[in-house]
Amino acid sequence: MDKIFIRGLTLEAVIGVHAWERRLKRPLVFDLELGVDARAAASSDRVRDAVDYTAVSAHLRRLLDEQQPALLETLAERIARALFAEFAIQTLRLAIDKPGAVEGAKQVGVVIERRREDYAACGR
Ligand SMILES: Nc1nc2c(c(=O)[nH]1)N=C([C@H](O)[C@@H](O)CO)CN2
Repeated sequence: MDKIFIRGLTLEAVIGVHAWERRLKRPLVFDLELGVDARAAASSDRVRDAVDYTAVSAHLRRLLDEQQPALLETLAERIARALFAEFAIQTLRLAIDKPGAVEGAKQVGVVIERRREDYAACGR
């Protein structure tokens, strides 16, 4: 499967299980790997035939403005559902890193992997 990737995308979000965390935005770092069929875009050389990584990034930014979940797992699942509904992707691997969440840890976060079949009602 062909892949489109976005790595190290840092976006601000309100997230966390504690009240003090929810008083301000903090950075989250996103890595995405999107399974696509890149042949139509390769053949036409038009971005409208591609899964546009600029559009995916903008979609993610908008979602974060609308969502304020407690858990990274909740955020990851909502992002997955939104991306399958909006873009012609077949698979998704999404990692969200929450810098500074655990003292002494280099990185902490979640990774989810989904296939389109997991969301049968999403179409496309
Ligand atoms: N599996 C998870 N564990 C924890 C999360 C989370 O989102 N998923 N969040 C927190 C707190 O918000 C933490 O980041 C700050 O205390 C703790 N554990």
